[in-house]
Amino acid sequence: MKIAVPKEIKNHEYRVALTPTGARELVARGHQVTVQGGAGEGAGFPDSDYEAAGARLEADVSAVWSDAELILKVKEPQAEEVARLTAGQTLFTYLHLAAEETLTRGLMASGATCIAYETVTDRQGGLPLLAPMSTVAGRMAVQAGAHSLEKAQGGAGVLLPGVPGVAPGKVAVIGGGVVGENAARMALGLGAEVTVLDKSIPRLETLDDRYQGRMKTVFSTADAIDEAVRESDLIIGAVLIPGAAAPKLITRAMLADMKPGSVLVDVAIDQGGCFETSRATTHAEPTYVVDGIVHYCVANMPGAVARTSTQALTNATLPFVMALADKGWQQALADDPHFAAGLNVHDGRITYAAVAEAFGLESVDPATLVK
Ligand SMILES: NC(=O)C1=CN([C@@H]2O[C@H](COP(=O)(O)OP(=O)(O)OC[C@H]3O[C@@H](n4cnc5c(N)ncnc54)[C@H](O)[C@@H]3O)[C@@H](O)[C@H]2O)C=CC1
Ligand SMILES: CC(=O)C(=O)O
Ligand SMILES: [Mg+2]
Repeated sequence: MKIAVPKEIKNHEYRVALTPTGARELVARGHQVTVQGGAGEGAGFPDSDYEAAGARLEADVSAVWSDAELILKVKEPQAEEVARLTAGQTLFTYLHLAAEETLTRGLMASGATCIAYETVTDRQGGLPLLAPMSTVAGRMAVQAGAHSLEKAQGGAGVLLPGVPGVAPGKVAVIGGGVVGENAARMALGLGAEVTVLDKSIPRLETLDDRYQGRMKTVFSTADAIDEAVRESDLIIGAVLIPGAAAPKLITRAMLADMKPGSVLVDVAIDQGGCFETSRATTHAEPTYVVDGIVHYCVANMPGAVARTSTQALTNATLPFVMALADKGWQQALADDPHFAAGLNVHDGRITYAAVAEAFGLESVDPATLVK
């Protein structure tokens, strides 16, 4: 199969969808791998490493896209990339469609087959291609929040660990999944006072058991969120309803109840954000202030630690990439219903119910397409 790896073009996105190690595996199985020149540089993988792995280097971005059967990316396609996508091609990447109607309609119009990393499932009920980046983003969320609490960033001037004689800062994490657990774990490590809110009792039980009471676990209700809003120095938004737009859990009116200079880090921004006042920002300008509250809403947080993130992401995606390359999308998805859950758009139709619901469109059951 002809596989292409374009250079990512989202603001400050330095990850790449395939490492030289992955290229070598695919070439050994008889596939043709074309990598756009410089695609791996930001993650520390020079062109020469891809060449040594047997990949072809291509400087011309149009040629990279036009000749491919399977396109591997990291971030959702940007407008100029959507314009390059054609019917018959398969795109495998993060999509986060429920947050972006223009992108959804663009992918439908392309006629291509679009498989999203973030909705592929596993036997344990997890999201194996989202989890590695959620681990990274959860850990980064506390670094970003701690920095944003500094006065020069518009924050209240609170040091999360406190110092002897001064109490630590309070961190609330809404959503105790992969992002939430990793954020809570980092905040605990810094010495902050940590509360995790989740709607899933089994998840709260797991956290309680793992951390032996060192973090508070609270069932997520409107009252519990009100309390977190009043008490916290830093709130991290980490909820997810897979494939769907994030619920708005903190409204603009509620910001008035927060301490001035408190910080909201909305990791769920890639699914539209879980705070009413969130809007996607970039690593170039990651924060803004609304009603005295600092907001950090970067939609590609792991892009900033591209070396670690690329290795973690591609470790998880490579087996799926090999299945797509060896069998074609239809057989690969037919053989694995968890992989089929990744199909979001095919031949002009939406194949993921939560995405269709977000825009009042019809969806098609992927099972009817892959048999
Ligand atoms: N901004 C970025 O760069 C990145 C963003 N993300 C995003 O972070 C979000 C979280 O991802 P994961 O932790 O992997 O998901 P997950 O599925 O592991 O965890 C989500 C948790 O939210 C809980 N939840 C759902 N509704 C809730 C509510 N109303 N109140 C409290 N908890 C609620 C669920 O029970 C679940 O435990 C996703 O939107 C994901 O796409 C992930 C990686 C990078
Ligand atoms: C999951 C996601 O949005 C990211 O890794 O950028
Ligand atoms: Mg996005």
